[in-house]
Amino acid sequence: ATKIRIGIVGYGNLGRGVESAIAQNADMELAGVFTRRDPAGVRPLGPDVPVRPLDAIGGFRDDIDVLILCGGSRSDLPQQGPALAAWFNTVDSFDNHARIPEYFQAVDQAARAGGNVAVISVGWDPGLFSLNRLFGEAVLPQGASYTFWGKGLSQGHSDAIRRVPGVKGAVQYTIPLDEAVERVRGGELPELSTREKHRRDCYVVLEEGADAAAVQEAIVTMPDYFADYDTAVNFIGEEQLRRDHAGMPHGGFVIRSGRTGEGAAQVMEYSLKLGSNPGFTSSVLLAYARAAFRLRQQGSAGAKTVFDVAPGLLSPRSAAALREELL
Ligand SMILES: NC(=O)C1=CN([C@@H]2O[C@H](COP(=O)(O)OP(=O)(O)OC[C@H]3O[C@@H](n4cnc5c(N)ncnc54)[C@H](OP(=O)(O)O)[C@@H]3O)[C@@H](O)[C@H]2O)C=CC1
Ligand SMILES: N[C@@H](C[C@H]1CC(C(=O)O)=NO1)C(=O)O
Repeated sequence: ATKIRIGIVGYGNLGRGVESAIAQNADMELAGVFTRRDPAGVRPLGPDVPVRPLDAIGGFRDDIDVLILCGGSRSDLPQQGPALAAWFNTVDSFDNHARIPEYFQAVDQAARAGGNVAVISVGWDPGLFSLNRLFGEAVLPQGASYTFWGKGLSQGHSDAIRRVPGVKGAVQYTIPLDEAVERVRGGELPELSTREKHRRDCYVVLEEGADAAAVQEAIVTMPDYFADYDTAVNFIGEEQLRRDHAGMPHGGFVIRSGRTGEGAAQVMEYSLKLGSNPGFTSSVLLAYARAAFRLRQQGSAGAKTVFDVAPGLLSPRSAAALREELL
């Protein structure tokens, strides 16, 4: 059987993760990497991986079955998502939750016009955690749902800080607040504000001559990302960032606590413990690339979210094999 030909757009943490993840999927192959930087300066992990300018991607429409968009959600995907869905089947990890409805509309319009499938907001949150929030409220209509992340490195928040003028490098750790977790685990079903569930710790390397106070203010007031949280900004050196903050572990859990009709207390929980946030997210992206390819083969078009994709399409097994081997 011919393999699904994958293109990577944007070669950062996710881009590298997708390249590594392809080797774990026998039904896929890497067609190439596309970057806005000078291709000569971008070094893929494997040998003989073509790296090309993103501007040239229009010439590769017959060579790629699904593009994985690995750009940042804060300022890359809002432009790249619709532009590329017009030409290719795409999968992305767009995670600015407040902006998902408008992003869906923009990508859907482009994908329909191009006759492509574009699965947006794939990963773990949004993504697998979204699915588990849905299962929770569908199965336990009387109850409450909670999502906790970390302690770990949020790639979306780290990317958002790196886009602030004057920032040379940055990472952001998300820390769940113990009291909130204890109250939820204790079955109290508390009403918790955003600020009562997590706090955020940022480690920032400034460009030469940048104004630290202005950078700090731009971070802590940033809508959608930091404005609703207690956020600490720590300025450090480039060497310290490289030495102490290279790992990208993360994780968290979704919990639904409620009562079924006869009154019994029920708790559903889904948790992740991730040694590498990008490594895991990339694997989710590839499973949805398999589904996007199959949806296109079935004649589907337009934008989808994880709520629209039948789980069986994610598996390398056939539908019959799933019934015989996994159900
Ligand atoms: N839904 C989910 O669960 C998750 C979503 N995400 C999303 O993934 C997005 C991407 O994360 P991540 O891969 O960590 O972001 P990076 O900052 O590593 O990369 C973002 C883009 O920046 C460019 N870039 C990468 N390295 C460099 C460099 N050294 N110098 C200049 N430009 C560079 C690349 O584009 P180019 O090659 O064109 O220059 C790349 O696509 C996040 O913004 C987040 O929104 C992440 C994790 C989970
Ligand atoms: N999208 C997140 C994945 C999870 C992590 C997270 C957070 O720490 O705020 N929110 O969602 C990421 O970019 O890592």
